Amino acid sequence: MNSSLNDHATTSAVPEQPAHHEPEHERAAIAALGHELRALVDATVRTAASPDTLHRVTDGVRSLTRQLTGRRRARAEIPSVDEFPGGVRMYSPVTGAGSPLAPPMRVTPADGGVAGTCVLGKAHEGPPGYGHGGMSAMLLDELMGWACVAAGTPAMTVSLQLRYHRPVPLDTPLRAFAQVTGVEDRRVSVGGVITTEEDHATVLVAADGVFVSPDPDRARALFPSLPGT
Ligand SMILES: CCCCCCCC/C=C\CCCCCCCC(=O)SCCNC(=O)CCNC(=O)[C@H](O)C(C)(C)COP(=O)(O)OP(=O)(O)OC[C@H]1O[C@@H](n2cnc3c(N)ncnc32)[C@H](O)[C@@H]1OP(=O)(O)O
Repeated sequence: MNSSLNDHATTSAVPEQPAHHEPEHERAAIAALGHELRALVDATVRTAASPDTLHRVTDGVRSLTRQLTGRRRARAEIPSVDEFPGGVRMYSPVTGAGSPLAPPMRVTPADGGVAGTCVLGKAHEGPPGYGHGGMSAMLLDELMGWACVAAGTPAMTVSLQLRYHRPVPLDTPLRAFAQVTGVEDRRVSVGGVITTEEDHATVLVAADGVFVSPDPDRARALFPSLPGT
């Protein structure tokens, strides 16, 4: 991406086209915007720019936002670029390449479970220099959900217990790991940890969770746009 905020700010609103693009083409565009928005968020929370500069950037951002017009997705609508449950979620606040909030975490199969890698930045800060405890919970909740999917039992969190052993450093490659430890009917027990990439032996945060696969009637009611429900 070589376009700057100012380039965009002077572009007039583009008429909305019906979305009939190839998913990969759409995902690439969504990810490119997500990447730039994350850079904007990071710059915003790190800058020491003057109030004048902040006002000027505010005007530019407002004019950019106005360009994202046209049809808005409804509350429970699943984006056409997503694969739910158990696939890509472009706007997930944890893994979504299109999300300005996501680190984003990259999930891969690993050692009987799933591993997630990411770097938390200033926008995810709790204590100065360290990750917000809620961010750690969010990373683990998501990854433990992926562990359920990987085990063939997509499920929702009904209980999540966290233990914060050490602060999670910002600007440092992190590794999370989650695995299913037991399945009893629709109830799935899952464990998860966060460490740094450098030192897998020192657990920073550990979690135990109970996840439940909704019964088919409940799944239909919760996710009306899910194919097959
Ligand atoms: C087509 C399937 C689709 C599946 C969905 C897949 C999603 C994952 C997709 C993509 C993965 C990507 C990763 C994302 C991960 C993110 C995770 C989250 O953040 S999830 C959001 C936060 N969690 C909620 O909002 C749940 C709120 N809770 C509910 O809506 C209901 O509790 C629900 C639907 C989960 C279950 O409701 P019921 O009516 O189907 O089941 P009941 O009868 O209540 O419970 C079933 C059994 O579980 C036990 N149970 C319930 N809560 C429990 C608890 N806290 N601890 C222990 N057991 C519990 C019950 O006692 C019952 O056991 P007994 O059959 O009686 O033996």
